[in-house]
Amino acid sequence: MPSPAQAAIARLPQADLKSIFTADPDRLSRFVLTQGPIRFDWSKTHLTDDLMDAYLTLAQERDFTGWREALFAGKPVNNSEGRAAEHPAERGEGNADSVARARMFHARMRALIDAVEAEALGPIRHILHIGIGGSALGPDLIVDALGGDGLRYDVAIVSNVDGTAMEQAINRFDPHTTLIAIASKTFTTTETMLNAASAINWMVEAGVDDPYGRVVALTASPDKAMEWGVDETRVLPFSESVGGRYSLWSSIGFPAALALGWDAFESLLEGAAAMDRHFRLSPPRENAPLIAAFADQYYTRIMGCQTRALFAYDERLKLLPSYLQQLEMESNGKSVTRDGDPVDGPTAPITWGGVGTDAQHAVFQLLHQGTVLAPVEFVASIDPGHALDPAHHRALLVNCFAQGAALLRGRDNPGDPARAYPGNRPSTTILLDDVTPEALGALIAFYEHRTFANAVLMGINPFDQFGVELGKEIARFIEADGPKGFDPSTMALIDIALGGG
Ligand SMILES: O=P(O)(O)OC[C@H]1O[C@H](O)[C@H](O)[C@@H](O)[C@@H]1O
Repeated sequence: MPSPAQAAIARLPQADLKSIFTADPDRLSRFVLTQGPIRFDWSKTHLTDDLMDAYLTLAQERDFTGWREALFAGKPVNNSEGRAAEHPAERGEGNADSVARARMFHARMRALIDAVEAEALGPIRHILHIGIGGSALGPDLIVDALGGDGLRYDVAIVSNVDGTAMEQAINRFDPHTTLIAIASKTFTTTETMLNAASAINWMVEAGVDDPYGRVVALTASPDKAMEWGVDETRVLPFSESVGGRYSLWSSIGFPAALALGWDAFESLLEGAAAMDRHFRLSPPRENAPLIAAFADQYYTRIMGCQTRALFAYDERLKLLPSYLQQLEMESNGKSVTRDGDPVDGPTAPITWGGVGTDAQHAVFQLLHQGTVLAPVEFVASIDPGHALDPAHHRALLVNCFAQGAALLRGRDNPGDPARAYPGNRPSTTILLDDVTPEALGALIAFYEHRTFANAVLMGINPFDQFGVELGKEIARFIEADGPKGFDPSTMALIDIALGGG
């Protein structure tokens, strides 16, 4: 049974974007919001005042403000695992005890960074960061987006268990000047432990004295890291209540803090904290993550969109789509509510995307003329971040804005349907002043809170991820006991490629 607000949303007429603008020429005043260094423009979506009112009622029905307060208060919002979700505390926002604890861990991290800079671990030029999922995607995004050519250390982030990934990294590093950072919340992840062992072997084979003396552990399981052989002084803990895909703010961000410098890392945290305060304190009608979630809900649940596309019109943000894939799909790709009941509609769409303008020449055909509707999100920066001819940046931004206009406007072409564009295709534009640590911190925190707001509106828990367990369990079973009792296809694959076991 749809709730009263859900029924009201479903009943509202679906207007065409062009007529929405005609009926409401002043929509920019209500559907554009500037928060610090970021301007969010939802005016080219189908959100109207009526829809906003209905979604605001839905937010009330779902106790959005109660859940939001529970998140910041450090209540166990991750009910299936009985845990809080305290990534805001890493930025200094939320429960006072958790904030104090995060500060203490950050102080420890900073002291180790000072020691590395002072060459207390010997000369270090390269950082080999080993981790996967949330222990890799965040650091990778930050280092790549903010590093430019000014990185103080050469960083490689190795995640895949495929030995080629590790080989490519170590082939360009000198084992005598490399620091290994093992990033794993649990310190049990198969890929990470195997890669870590291979990295140590690489050092041993190169005759490095005391390879373990060059290892740093970034983890919420310090005991396991010590058992593995990392000295306590080089274990950088973080709190169990920080989820893997929300952990870049914790010691998992170590390679970024080391390579970019502590000031930049702190600015990243400050940018995120400003977004935390915006999310926590702004009324729902002016709340950027919540408004974004309204549009997400509308496209997924009312218009039936199964995907959402994100294009970074900025080379510095090229890893943003893969980062968001984990954040959004691992958080909200669920089929049951937080009470274990079947959900009352579709949950997270598939997040996909790429970089503009490249993507225009590859996938935009489908966005303009295909039979599936995918809401598009453009992320761009006013400042170019490079010193080349300004014509480059101008062309980049002109293309970005032209695509949004074309998706909205479309073009009739009577008598030549192949050259007609239906239009009425929605887009959101997120415009940063520049890709600075503050702006990136705010942007990522915006996406975290938007993901949370979506979960609240759907009544699901965004902080667990049991869906990833079954495949891992089967892999462990095959490794331990050999292939037994699987379907014929799986048995044949194992037989052909692995010689039966
Ligand atoms: O940090 P770790 O404990 O090694 O976990 C790494 C990753 O693996 C898991 O499979 C989860 O799906 C991710 O959310 C997590 O970030």
